[in-house]
Amino acid sequence: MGKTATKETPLMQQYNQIKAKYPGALLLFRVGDFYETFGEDAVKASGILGIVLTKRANGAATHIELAGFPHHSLETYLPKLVRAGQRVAICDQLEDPKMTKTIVKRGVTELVTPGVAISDNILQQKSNNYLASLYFEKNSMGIALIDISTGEFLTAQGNADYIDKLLQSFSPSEVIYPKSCKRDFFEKFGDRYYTYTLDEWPYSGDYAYEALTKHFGVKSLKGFGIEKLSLGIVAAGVALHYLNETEHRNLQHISAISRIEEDRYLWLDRFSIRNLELVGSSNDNALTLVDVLDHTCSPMGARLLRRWIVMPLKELKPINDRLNVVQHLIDHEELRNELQNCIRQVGDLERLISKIGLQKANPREVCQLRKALLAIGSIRTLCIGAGSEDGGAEIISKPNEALMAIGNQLNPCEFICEKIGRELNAEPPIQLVKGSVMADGIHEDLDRLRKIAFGGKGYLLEIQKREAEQTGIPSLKVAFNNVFGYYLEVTHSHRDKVPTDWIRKQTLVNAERYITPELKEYEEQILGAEEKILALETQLYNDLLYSLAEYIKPIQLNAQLIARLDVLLNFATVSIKNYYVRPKMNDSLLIDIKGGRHPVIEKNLPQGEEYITNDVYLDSDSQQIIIITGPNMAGKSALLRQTGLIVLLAQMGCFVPAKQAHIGLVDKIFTRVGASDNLSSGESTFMVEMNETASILNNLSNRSLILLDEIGRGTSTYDGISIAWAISEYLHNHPTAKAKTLFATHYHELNELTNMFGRIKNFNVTVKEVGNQIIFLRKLVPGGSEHSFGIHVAKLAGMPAKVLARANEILKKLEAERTGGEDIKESIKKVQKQAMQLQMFSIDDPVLVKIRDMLNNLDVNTLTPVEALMKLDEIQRLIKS
Ligand SMILES: Nc1ncnc2c1ncn2[C@@H]1O[C@H](COP(=O)(O)OP(=O)(O)OP(=O)(O)O)[C@@H](O)[C@H]1O
Repeated sequence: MGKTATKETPLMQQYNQIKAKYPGALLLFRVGDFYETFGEDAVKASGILGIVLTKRANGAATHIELAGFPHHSLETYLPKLVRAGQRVAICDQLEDPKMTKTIVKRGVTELVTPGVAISDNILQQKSNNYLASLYFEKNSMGIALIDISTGEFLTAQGNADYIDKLLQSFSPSEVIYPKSCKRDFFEKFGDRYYTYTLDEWPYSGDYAYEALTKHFGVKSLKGFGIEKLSLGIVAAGVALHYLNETEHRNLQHISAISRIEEDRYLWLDRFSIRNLELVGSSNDNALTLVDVLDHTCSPMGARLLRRWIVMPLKELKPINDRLNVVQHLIDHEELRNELQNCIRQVGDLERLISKIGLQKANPREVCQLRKALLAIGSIRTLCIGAGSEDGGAEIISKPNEALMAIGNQLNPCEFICEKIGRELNAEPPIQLVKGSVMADGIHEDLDRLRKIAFGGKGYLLEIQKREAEQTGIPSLKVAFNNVFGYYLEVTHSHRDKVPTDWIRKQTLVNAERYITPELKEYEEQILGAEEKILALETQLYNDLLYSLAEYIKPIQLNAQLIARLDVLLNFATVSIKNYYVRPKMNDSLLIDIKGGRHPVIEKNLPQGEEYITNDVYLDSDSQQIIIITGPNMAGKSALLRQTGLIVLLAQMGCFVPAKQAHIGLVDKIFTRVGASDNLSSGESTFMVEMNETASILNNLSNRSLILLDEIGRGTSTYDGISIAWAISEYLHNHPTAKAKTLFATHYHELNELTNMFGRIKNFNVTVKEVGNQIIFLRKLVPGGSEHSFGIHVAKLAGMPAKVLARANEILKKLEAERTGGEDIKESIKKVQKQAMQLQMFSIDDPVLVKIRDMLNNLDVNTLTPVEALMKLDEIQRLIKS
């Protein structure tokens, strides 16, 4: 902001005081019908919103930048500011400017930040909008996740890995943590999140405990099962503190806090969430699992589905419960269709009830609440009916029970349904100020005022008729003018019949005009009626909102049950649509998939191409580790991922893309994809890769599934092979954890492992060589593959023919040398020597000198095949240039 002048205007004084209270926030300052921004805020706002930046005098000698927009455009501009990463403080006029002679009282009514938003324009329908609060102690951390738009409040604690994974699963829109931990935070979680740091003082166990017990109106937190999570409690207390700081005080819809029960869910490390492309991928346009799976009928279902995808279950009973319901819904088409139609009527009940808690629901939304509750009544009947329909049959009695349980817990809240129906007009406007929100017949004064304001004509005719009769003046007329309002007009012929208490106001050529006390009173009433109606409607509407807020808990439970039902129905729909089968779940240690497919790739194949199905069998006795070789593009990664995804889908309670699947429960899925060949930072990428792989090895269990995709490729062939070898050996020889592993690799040297380790088996993804071409057959068959076929793939990728020819030559030489019993290192050296002997560098051409230097500086010992190809390409380009 420009330098403050000595003589600041009172308005700017007020502005500066308020601005100082919200450091770091962009202040929208309400002045009359506009929201204004000043100084730096104005520069930012005009840049982000594309609104005009002006300057105005500020005191005697300085000026200040100014940019503003009409107050009714707030809903349009606010989301843009927040999406641009601004924290926006909305400062409103707290009193009616007409009522005050001095400067209007103003104050911030809401501070909107990316993680604390309730506006539909900012929120995404199908995703939660979490604020994460972190608290650091030496080796552990506490986390709380709160979504003010849905009322969810969760907490957990654990080591940095666990918190990292939770952050990845819940992907919060904002993370808050103590100022002093900036370095820690950055080291552990990088710069992937929008963050805000707070002072230290609220981070105390006592303060947090008190904030939470006070908020929930309880003596202790035992009832929520979080009493022992001391770090989680601090994080949760600070989350509430932050909501308070951002002026969010009506938080009755945040009605409970629960522990994220780590032991209930299959552990998916954050690499798996990313590599398996569950809910988002590095390439924004790529199809992900959720895109294929999501056919939900409500935003609540869509959000819950995202949660279920990243948090599959790992206990048999709840998984089978879900599968039973899905089976039942598949078997009963009519029930499925009816339920889905009803759920569509329910809409986003979860966010709706939050708005009621925040006292921010508009009349149309309250009307929607009634519609939702009516639909819930029908859903209840359908679910309970589903229970009695085939109650006797053994196989399907279970799903009926589960549906019945859902039905029985649904609460159609008839009382409030009836209340809304009675008190609210059937089609109210969105804005309260538009009027006609509350129904007739619920409040006497409202009816009377409405009669006066809107029934004016009839009322005046009544007066006219009555007075005409009483005075005997049949031609008496009531009319209105701007000078003295309502009047009675009497023609001169009847002048003598005018009662004495009428006051004459005007004499015309053939008539006289009178006013009466009754008309005056009526006039005053009419003038004030509209204002009074608005005040009364507002009061009655707020009373209604208050009374609805008492039902937050049962309505939130309804919302959760409907979301659950929606996801189960969705699983049924998707399973039918995509030909999925019911997996047979058990607590054995084997995974046996027949005819498995990749749920996403199969949807994304070029027209006419069919997905080739594959069988995968893994157990802990005979076939614990499978080494999968095959050329690039053969389908190794697809196979690894499809196995992970089938297990995931099964443990979510969904049917799976396969002909048959027996799944022994998996407790953790780890995925590692070797760092892509990174010439400049090969070493460091490689170290990262190794560290990440080490973290798997330290967290294994007998039920873990490990998917390793070309681990070790970020280094030279020899190191790569050695590392891949060592990892396989470690996994095989682990004393307790016989973790099932799929290991895709280019190193056919690893095929030797099977001869030394009983539970390591070789498979390859087949290709057929026809002439100089290869055809991908994509079938997984026992046995290792012999070539890497890398050069063929380079051809597919459009490498220049000369490079390919030379690469083929080198390959042949290498192979010839190797068959002579020599090792690769020696072979490469020999080929290099032969190349040198061509004596192409005898001339002093600078290009050739450069090439010579390049070759001389090459360390063949650490060169990967791809690096070699790229060097060749570089050399060729130099020669051409
Ligand atoms: N079973 C299959 N049926 C049909 N198409 C498939 C199948 N498996 C893979 N594909 C197709 O082949 C492409 C390459 O597969 P994938 O990435 O799994 O190969 P890869 O062997 O891992 O290759 P690289 O070694 O280069 O990573 C996929 O993107 C997919 O389009």
